[in-house]
Amino acid sequence: MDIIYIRDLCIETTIGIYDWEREIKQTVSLNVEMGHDIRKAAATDDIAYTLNYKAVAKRLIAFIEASEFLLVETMAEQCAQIIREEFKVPWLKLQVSKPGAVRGSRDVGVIIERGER
Ligand SMILES: Nc1nc2c(c(=O)[nH]1)N=C([C@H](O)[C@@H](O)CO)CN2
Repeated sequence: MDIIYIRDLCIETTIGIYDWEREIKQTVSLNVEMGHDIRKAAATDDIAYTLNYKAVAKRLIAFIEASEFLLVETMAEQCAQIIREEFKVPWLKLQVSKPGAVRGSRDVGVIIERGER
């Protein structure tokens, strides 16, 4: 299985379990790897035969900007569901990070893998 990826997609949103976090916007960063056979697109040089990473990124930006999740877990699960169902992705690995959320660490978050590789 080939992989099409998006790295460090930074999006401003409301997220977090604490009262102060409900009052502000924070940045989340997404890394996503999506399984796709790229051979037909490569042979034809035609975007119609591949997974358009810009379309995926635009959908995730719109969804996350409008969301107000408490947990990164919920955000990750719902983003994975959107990618799998709307873009027919059979397998994905998704990381959702909150940079600077924990003092002393660069970022914290979750990594999930869904579907069959
Ligand atoms: N497993 C998780 N742990 C924590 C989360 C989370 O979403 N998943 N969130 C927080 C707070 O919102 C934190 O990011 C604020 O600094 C704490 N732990």
